Parts: sequence; C-alpha cells; structure tokens
Amino acid sequence: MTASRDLPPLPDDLPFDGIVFDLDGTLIDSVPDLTVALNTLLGEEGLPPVTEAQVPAFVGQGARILVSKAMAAVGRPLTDDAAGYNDLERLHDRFVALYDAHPADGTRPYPDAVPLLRALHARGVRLGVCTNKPQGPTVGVLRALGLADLFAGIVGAGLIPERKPDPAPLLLALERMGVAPARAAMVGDTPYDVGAARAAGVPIILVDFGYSPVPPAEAGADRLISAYAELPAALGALRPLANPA
Ligand SMILES: O=C(O)COP(=O)(O)O
Ligand SMILES: [Mg+2]
Repeated sequence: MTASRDLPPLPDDLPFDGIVFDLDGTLIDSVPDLTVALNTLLGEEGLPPVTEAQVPAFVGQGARILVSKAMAAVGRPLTDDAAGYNDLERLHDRFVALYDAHPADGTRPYPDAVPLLRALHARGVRLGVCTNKPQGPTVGVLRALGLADLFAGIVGAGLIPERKPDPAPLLLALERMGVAPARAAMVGDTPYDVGAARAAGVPIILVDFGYSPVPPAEAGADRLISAYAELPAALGALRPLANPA
C-alpha cells in the first residue's frame, strides 16, 4: 500500500449523505501508541512487554479486551471471578489514562485517508467515526492529527453501554450526523464493524490492511479495498440498502 499521487475523483452520483469510519486499523495505525501505553502498564505490574507485532490481535473490541488479551499474552490471564474483574477495571482505567496522555505520538493515518476524507467533506458528505476505543483518546487522537473538525459525529466507547458489533454506537453516530441509515455507508476493518453495519442496515466496505482477526475477504463485507485510492470506486458501486433494519 503506497500513497497515490492522484487520488481518483469521487463519483458524481455518490449515493450517500453520510459515511461512518471505524478508527483503529481503518483510518489510523494506532499500534505504536497502544503498544507504548500497554507496555508502561505491564511494566508497572512487573510483567514483561508485548511487541508491536502482537498488538493488532488485541484491538477492535475495546480497551477492556485489549488489556485482557495483553495480560493473557504475557502469561497473566485475568479470571472471571470478582477479584479478576476488579483487577480488569483497575488495569483498564490505568491503561486509558496512560494512552489518553499520548494518543498520537506515533499514530499516523493510513496513506490517502486524509485527502479522501477532505474530498468527501468538501463534497458535503457528512462524516462520522464509530470506534470501540474510549471516547477520550478517540477525540484526543483525532484532534492531535488535525482531523476532529471533519467529523459531524464522533462516537467512542463509554458514551453508551453497547459497542460494535452492536448497532447502537453506529446508529448514535448517524443520529449525531443527521444522516438516516438508509442514506449511509460504513468503512471498517473487522467483523465487529460488519456486524454493526449489518444490524443497522448500512452497507459496509472493509479495508484489508487493518487489524481483522479473520481474513478480511471472509468477514462478509459488501466490498473490500486495499488502499484509499480504491474507495471512490467502491462507494460508487455500492447502493444504500433498501430495507434498513
Ligand atoms: O478496540 C478498540 O479499542 C478500538 O478499535 P476500533 O477503532 O477498530 O473500533
Ligand atoms: Mg478497527
């Protein structure tokens, strides 16, 4: 995946009023900062570090699962009993505090993501983010990268109890954007994004360069792209779903 000098133009007859993007593994490669925060946490607990190569497999279902998977990877799995749960809450809160302090030191948007977002915004397409990352660092990373103002709706974890693959956060993002599900599309990287989009009645495009735990081609998306240069054609080929849930 390389940055293309000439991003293809958006189709004239773009059939969507709004597009919701997943964040980690879709718009941004956040693994460097997630790894630093996790390793600070693990160090404080007297545990060995994880590598950047391990971290993509921990991402996509929210910070509690990220921390649990990291703990299991270093040989300290958290149990389901009350003590384990309390420990998870403590570790989660500490992880989020550490990450929130440095959400964009090494995090970068994927090639061509930003020009594509700007082109959609300039066309009047309303943009949203729906992520299982907690709301604080979600807004923090988008601000640090100078992208927050492009989005009419930013929904991270913690605003409501549900998270993807539940459709509720996606529907909340669309509500904030003022876009009906029948006039929307989603772009993501994992089956959790596909699940949320399907349940909300929104067509979904997956990128194949993110953090999916299954081969992206097998995740059930309507279209698969390998670079943002392919997104204009993929959007043009999609149609809003006729009978949203
Ligand atoms: O799991 C997370 O913390 C975030 O992942 P997402 O941005 O892909 O939803
Ligand atoms: Mg993702």
